[in-house]
Amino acid sequence: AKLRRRNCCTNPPPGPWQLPVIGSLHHLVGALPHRGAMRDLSRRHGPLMLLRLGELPVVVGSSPAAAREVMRTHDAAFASRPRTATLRELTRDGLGVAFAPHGEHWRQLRKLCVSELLGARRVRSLRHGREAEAVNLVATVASLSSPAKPVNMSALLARYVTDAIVRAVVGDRIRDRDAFLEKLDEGVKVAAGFSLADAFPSSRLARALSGAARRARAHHREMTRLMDGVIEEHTQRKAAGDGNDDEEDLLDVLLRVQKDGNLQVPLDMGTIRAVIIDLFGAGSETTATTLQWAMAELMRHPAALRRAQTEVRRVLAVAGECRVSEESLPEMRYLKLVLKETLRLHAAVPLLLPRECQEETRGVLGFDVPGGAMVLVNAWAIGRDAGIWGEDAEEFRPERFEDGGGAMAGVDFRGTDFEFVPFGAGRRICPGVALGLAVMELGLASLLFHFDWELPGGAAPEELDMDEGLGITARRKSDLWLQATVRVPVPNV
Ligand code: HEM
Repeated sequence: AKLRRRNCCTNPPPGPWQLPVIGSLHHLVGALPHRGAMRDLSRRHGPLMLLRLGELPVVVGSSPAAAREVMRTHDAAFASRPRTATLRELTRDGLGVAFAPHGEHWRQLRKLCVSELLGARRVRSLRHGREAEAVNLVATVASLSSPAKPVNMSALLARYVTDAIVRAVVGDRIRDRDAFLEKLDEGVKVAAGFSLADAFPSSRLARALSGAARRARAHHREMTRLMDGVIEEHTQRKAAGDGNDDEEDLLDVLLRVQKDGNLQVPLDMGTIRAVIIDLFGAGSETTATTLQWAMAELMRHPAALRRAQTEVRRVLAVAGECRVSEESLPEMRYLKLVLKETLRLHAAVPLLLPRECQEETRGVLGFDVPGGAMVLVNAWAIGRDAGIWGEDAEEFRPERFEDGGGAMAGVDFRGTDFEFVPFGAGRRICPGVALGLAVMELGLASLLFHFDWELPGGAAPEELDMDEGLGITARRKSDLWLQATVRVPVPNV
């Protein structure tokens, strides 16, 4: 592997100049990797470019054609995940699903995710838990709001999403929620921190000096302890007959499959723990980030906010409902477009999860990708490309997806249209799309139904800052504080 990493093929993609030791690291320092550096670099070097982070070749695709090459034409060659030192420590060598190397272990767990854990039928069957969490969210907003007191919607939305996902996975809240949230957050940061040991896999000195790999190891230990507590609580609750037994949660499903023993890879407790951590890790931050951006974009665009709110209130008035139930969501067509437009502008995982080229692959947009290269797709840049989306590409305009809304109206994000890939595509496409959308639609509809919204201190919409922070996900740099006024009474919890 070391040799492969160092070898370069005869016709590599173009890329920026490189220093002998640190490679292209200096091009990325101080910039958001997906935005400042990688998009600008790709404008200069082309839709498929080669960077070097220390010893590690990194190939970045930044156009629909490049995305199609990576995730369809050569999907099998790029279907593995990189096994950098940090990721190996963090994920116990890819024991779960999201960072598992391409192979039988991943194939079996992936099948389980798609058919049993995250499919549309299962997501529907978990709706009561989600609805209860949406009621909790609006009740909390109502209890914290007063005429002159804005609420921190970033924090409340993150908590709502975590509670909804945790409830889907283990059937209830978890006792150590705050410690758990903190650890998840830290995990995202550690995974994003590209360490010396990752950049110089052949250097023992770099490995010894790398704090990131050590932090990843400590994080893994702590996460294991927390997860064992969660599984223990779940077992005790079930033994005591508490909770809603009609709704099989995802941990129930995993334990049932373990007992049946008909999976072709051993589903031991270590693997179950790793899958659960993946579901929490992959599901909460992404969904929360998207929902926070949706709310922020609506605040920046009062006409869109009014239209979405009018629609939600009309649909529920016709149905005679006093709170949002999932049955009414299919009628809320504009709300779905708001989320779609948010996913376009704010791909929550801007470079998707990294893939690894297993062996030298020729003819990728006419170039050779070296074996061992990390392969990234800049979904964020593709979503904002004026050449694809038109002159108003950077504007928030959900109407572009409406019938008659223009050339891109029918473009979808479920992996068939390479102009719009916030969930990736191909074998590794996000299996959690249905759950993520259900949590977001329900949460957003509930907030729009019960409250009117303003920026604190009567600030004008254009004053709301829309800066992104640094990390593996594209979250808001600063928290979103909003003023909520109750318009439709909030149900009792
Ligand atoms: C707005 C919400 C979400 C976004 C934007 C998102 C995005 C992504 C992306 C970009 C990938 C990598 C795809 C690739 O490599 O091509 C991914 C993978 C994954 N996502 Fe999501 N995701 C979301 C919600 C969820 C939810 C709710 C879950 C489950 C609870 C989930 C579970 C996973 C898993 C398990 C993987 C790894 C799949 C594999 O490696 O085979 N995601 N997601």
